[in-house]
Amino acid sequence: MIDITGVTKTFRGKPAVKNVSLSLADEECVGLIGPNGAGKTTLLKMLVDIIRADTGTIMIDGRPVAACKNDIGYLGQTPAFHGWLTGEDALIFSGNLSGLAGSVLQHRVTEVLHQVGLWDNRKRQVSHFSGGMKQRLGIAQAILHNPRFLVLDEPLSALDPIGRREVIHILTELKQTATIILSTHILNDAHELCERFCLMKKGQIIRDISSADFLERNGSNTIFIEFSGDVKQVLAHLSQLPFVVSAAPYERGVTVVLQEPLFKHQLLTVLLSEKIDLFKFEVTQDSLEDIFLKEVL
Ligand SMILES: Nc1ncnc2c1ncn2[C@@H]1O[C@H](COP(=O)(O)OP(=O)(O)OP(=O)(O)O)[C@@H](O)[C@H]1O
Repeated sequence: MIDITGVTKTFRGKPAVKNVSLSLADEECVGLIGPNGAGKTTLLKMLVDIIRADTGTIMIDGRPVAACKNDIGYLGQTPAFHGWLTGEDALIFSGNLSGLAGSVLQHRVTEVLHQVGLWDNRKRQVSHFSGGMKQRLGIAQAILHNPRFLVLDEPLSALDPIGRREVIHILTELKQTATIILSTHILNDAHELCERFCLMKKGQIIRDISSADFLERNGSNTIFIEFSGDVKQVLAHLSQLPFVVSAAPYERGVTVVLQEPLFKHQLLTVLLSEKIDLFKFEVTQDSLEDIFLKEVL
């Protein structure tokens, strides 16, 4: 378990991360979401002990993060490789730097090259790799020492749709066995992978919520229903319900505005218990990007 408590970091008098507290349970996959400059990279760098917090603590299973570096794999925002090395040699090089050697290292290199789908390209120079391949090599580097925690800074940015899909596939496999925190400013990316979102704005976490709850609470409170039967009678009934703000005919059905999006469950229960012959129950949902903009602006 990772525990971040009251962490603050200031650069030249300007706070980048302000009193952030956050806990990650084992095998959780958390998306740290926020616009440029929100403090995501700074928080992640403190989490992997590349930079030190001014105040606050970061503990892994009760031990300071500085003492647990072997438990963490990190993919920075712009992973850098020596372009003249082959993919395989780049991994051997970084494995050596992290203390792996000999047959253990060779075995792990073979394993991770297969895991990230670069085995067939292992003898190619990194300078000839595509952006997606480099990102996969970055992930291979991050998981080489078999860490329990993965800290990934914008792992999906700057990838074309194919590269993005490949990386999502790899991360989906990795999250079965590792705890992952990844940053992104693209909510759709986080939505594909993470069960939990932490929204960052101006150095603070302004929302910490499960992805299901986040979508639910930000869902629309307008429902469109179509049914066979007497529209007037149904309208009269709906208007009486305490959680319904309004109900009005619209095209071939009825538009119902609820007090809260969550009341859609009650609405459906009422419609079914009244044996109304429904053939459409449609929630008009904001896009994830709309929700994100509403939250962070
Ligand atoms: N080494 C540094 N020196 C000075 N200021 C810094 C440094 N690193 C980050 N900052 C500042 O801290 C703030 C947070 O930056 P950070 O990179 O953590 O944000 P971010 O959410 O990761 O943004 P992005 O998505 O653009 O990477 C910004 O105002 C940034 O300019």
